[in-house]
Amino acid sequence: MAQNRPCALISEVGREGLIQEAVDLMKQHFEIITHREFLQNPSLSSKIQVVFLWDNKPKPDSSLISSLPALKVIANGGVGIDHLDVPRLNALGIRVSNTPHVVSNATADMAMGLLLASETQFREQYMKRQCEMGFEVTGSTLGIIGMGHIGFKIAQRGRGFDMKILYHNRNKRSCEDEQAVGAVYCKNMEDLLREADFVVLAVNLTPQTTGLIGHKELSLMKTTATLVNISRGRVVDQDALVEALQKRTIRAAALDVTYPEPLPRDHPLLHLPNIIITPHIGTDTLATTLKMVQTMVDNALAAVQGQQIPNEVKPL
Ligand SMILES: O=CC(=O)O
Repeated sequence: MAQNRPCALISEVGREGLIQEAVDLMKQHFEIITHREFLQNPSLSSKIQVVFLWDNKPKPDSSLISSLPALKVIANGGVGIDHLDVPRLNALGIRVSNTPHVVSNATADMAMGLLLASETQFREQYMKRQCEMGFEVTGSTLGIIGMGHIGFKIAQRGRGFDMKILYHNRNKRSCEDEQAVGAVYCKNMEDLLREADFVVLAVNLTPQTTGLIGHKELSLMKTTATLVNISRGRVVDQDALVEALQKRTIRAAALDVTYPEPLPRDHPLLHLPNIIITPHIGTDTLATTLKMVQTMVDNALAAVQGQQIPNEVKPL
């Protein structure tokens, strides 16, 4: 059995890579080769059929891809695939998969955690008489931009806080979905921006959503509103955000994502009192990590067996 297992490349095990439990799951079906082992022994290249991509590592640049002639699939850990050029990979005969749905609960928890933490920060600063009082989350208005699986989970959580829920999305959700969370569709994003106390970004990064929130959008937000981003840093124009936070045209921001990641130490965002930044940890719970890895394994197995991949990413 062992010698028949297909080979898969990972970055590293441990602090800079995958946790051991994740690698153990992979090893049930694949012979695992770390990037370091691969660099030390390039003859392994003809055996590798899968790259398990975690935190965009091992970086699938053209030098890596061209050195893997047997590569069938890049199984990405995570739902966002903005770091991959899917059409180019497909043209080389390499398929791409991701892990949607399994990341949604942890990411939605993170959004609510950031939202609440940003208000906690105000209360703490108020105790030191350094800023105004906290803003009550319960009963406030939550504006969700991007009502996919994660956005919907955020709405469910907002409902638990008796929030009025507005959403903006390419497509209106079904009436049943809207009723389930009491969400109201804003076809026009500007209406949401004007009304929401908390604006949460849950869109994929695409050419259409790059810079979606810039000077104009921030200027439409209430001066008491907070921006929460758990999607991708590039959805927000960071220079515009710095200005809005410095001039207090919005109250605060709470970001799990920035560009670059991490931000350089002297980046102005890191030195503002009205911001919380976490280092892209939305999915970093043990349960979600293991579900993601199992999904990566299922996708990769289907690819090496020439079957339909459960979560194949198709070019837009
Ligand atoms: O960033 C996390 C993901 O893409 O799932």
